[in-house]
Amino acid sequence: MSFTPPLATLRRDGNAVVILDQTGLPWRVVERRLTTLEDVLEAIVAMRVRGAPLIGVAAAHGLALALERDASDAALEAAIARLLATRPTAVNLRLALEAQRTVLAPLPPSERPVAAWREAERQRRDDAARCEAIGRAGLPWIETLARRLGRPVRVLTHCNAGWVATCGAGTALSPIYLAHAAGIALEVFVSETRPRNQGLITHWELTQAGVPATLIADDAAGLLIAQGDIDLVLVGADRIARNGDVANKIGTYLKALAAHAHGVPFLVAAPATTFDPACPDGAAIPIEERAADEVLTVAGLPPGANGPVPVRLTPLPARVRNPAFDLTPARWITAILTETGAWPAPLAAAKLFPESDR
Ligand SMILES: CSC[C@H]1O[C@H](OP(=O)(O)O)[C@H](O)[C@@H]1O
Repeated sequence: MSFTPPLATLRRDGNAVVILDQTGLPWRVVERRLTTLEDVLEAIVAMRVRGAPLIGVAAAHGLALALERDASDAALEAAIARLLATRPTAVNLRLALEAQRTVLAPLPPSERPVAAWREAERQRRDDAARCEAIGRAGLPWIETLARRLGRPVRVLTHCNAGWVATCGAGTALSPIYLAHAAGIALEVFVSETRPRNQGLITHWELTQAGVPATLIADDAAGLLIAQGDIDLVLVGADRIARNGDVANKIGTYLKALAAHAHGVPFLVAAPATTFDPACPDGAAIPIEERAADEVLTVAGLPPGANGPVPVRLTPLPARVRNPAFDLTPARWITAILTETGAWPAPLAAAKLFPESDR
């Protein structure tokens, strides 16, 4: 039993990288060809590629593009620094670039471009394998609930942690796809995830795969949890600290709080590349602040338009805060699903990094 994503989120085409441009979703399925480091930087900052694992793999490919032009030591470090600065919270980006540096730095510049492409491809395949294993780690949780409840399992998810956000089946959605393939009846509640509305991508993914999905406004999640309409909350992560605290899309914290208050299991799904043993706890995780425009506008498809356009929500000048992530304490997390299994949050980092200093 497995799930094959219907499209590639990122692929190499000669000396270019072709991405599924997520800014068109869920209205338009459009690919974009990236041929320079600048193209990749723009794609990550503008969230044409997004999702913690995919950002890392995109950065690894961006480095290969950069080295095609200049593979000197200085250019290697400059490109890594520029890619690292694109998005601060998802640690996958740093790990992907550090893995590239480990491979590339000992090589003479002439050998670096080929090696960089090879390492980028290794990371792409590796992410797909990790997603599949996360699905297998999460499936028993859904199977058990289905058996116990004897009716469709109602899962709440937030943001987009599906195939669109990775190079494989996704993280949080991977167990859902496997459960659906196994014939387990599910209903997935998807919060829209303002300001960027990544929930719309999740709703699109699930609907395309034939998984029953119900879109809700972000603030509806508390009521559904409180009145017993949710059996399981399942979300992704952008960085997980050594103690199991989780940084994920803004809005995750409130869902975890409600789940904790009402005894609903709260699972986080993430590969080892999302763990940061250098962060002792959530307070050490940098939280990305994004542009005010994301709050002041909403993207939609007016009749006759070629693609989504931003519509301004208020004519008034407005002070805005736009933190893109929040921190969920380990004590509210029932388990973290990783490629090595399901672990209590405080133990997860220890299981993945037994050698690290803690
Ligand atoms: C599969 S990880 C998905 C993760 O990435 C999202 O962040 P963003 O849309 O800002 O890249 C979000 O926090 C998801 O859980």
